[in-house]
Amino acid sequence: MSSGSTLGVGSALHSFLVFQMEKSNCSRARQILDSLVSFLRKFIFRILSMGPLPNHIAFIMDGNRRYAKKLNLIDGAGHKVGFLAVTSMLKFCYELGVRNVTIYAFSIDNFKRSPEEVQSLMELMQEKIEGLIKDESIVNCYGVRVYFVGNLKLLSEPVRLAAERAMLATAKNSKAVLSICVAYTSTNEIVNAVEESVEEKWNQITVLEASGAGYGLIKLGGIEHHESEPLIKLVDIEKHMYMAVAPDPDIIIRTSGEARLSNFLLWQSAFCYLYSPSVLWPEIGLRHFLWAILNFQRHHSYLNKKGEQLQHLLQDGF
Ligand SMILES: CC(C)=CCC/C(C)=C/CC/C(C)=C/COP(=O)(O)OP(=O)(O)O
Repeated sequence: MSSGSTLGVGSALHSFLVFQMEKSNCSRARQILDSLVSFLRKFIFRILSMGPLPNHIAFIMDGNRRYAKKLNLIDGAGHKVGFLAVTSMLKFCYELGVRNVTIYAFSIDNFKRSPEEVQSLMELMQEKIEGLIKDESIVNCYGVRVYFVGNLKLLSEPVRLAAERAMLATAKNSKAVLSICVAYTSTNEIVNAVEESVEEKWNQITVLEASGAGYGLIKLGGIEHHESEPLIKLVDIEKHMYMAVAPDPDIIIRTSGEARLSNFLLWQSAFCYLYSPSVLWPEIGLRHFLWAILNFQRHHSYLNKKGEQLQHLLQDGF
């Protein structure tokens, strides 16, 4: 049976059962519907896993406020529904076997929004982060280690402390990794990594022979080093990236039809497949997720070849 006809049979059964549920308000029908949907999803994932699977998917959750406006909801409601979409996407990723997921939850630029909106987003963030620590949370169910990624000093103390508690509480989970980018922009990440790399090198330097213009001959970590050799290599900067906790993403999904990265994972996305469905973030569903995976599989050999070329450059010491 093709996955198209599976979906067709699935949606007919879905409509039938929803009709039955509305008629008899029967919770048994809901249970059957949920099990059926879950069975079909797992069946489709089985088929997909015969092809190459992404190791890392990143999400830009665009369109939460527009969703609230579209449905005449109160301010902030779009972000709350948006969190439900986060949970579904995480579930799909982990069921399919994607080991790394990253979400862009709050950029440094988002601090420029009205104080009321920033406050309400921070409260939502704190509530959801505290939820992650609970035993029955999605991250504990799937054995996911959580990292908060970004300039965490910019967060209010209660949110920062909640983030630190969640990182500690999930530190022993080892099946997958969830990176939550907060107070994050790529440019800030790169500047910070360069600064830390320079500081690290600086602390290891002993000058042996000063030359007129440059630094001449130095000892770096006990090894002689001449100024003609680069002092800071790509690998040094990579080591200090906030996102060093995960491999580079294979797919970035940005909702609301925008095909821009908006200062998200710029360093890490050189050979990444970008998928931008036109739906708003709270509307994202299984079909968009499946389409992203299928397109990734279609482009896989080209992206893989390019990624391998970059790895060779890194190994050659650039
Ligand atoms: C702990 C955790 C993972 C929490 C996540 C909560 C969540 C859904 C945050 C979304 C934040 C955000 C600024 C989304 C962009 O939509 P937008 O507000 O820019 O909407 P617009 O594009 O319609 O203006």
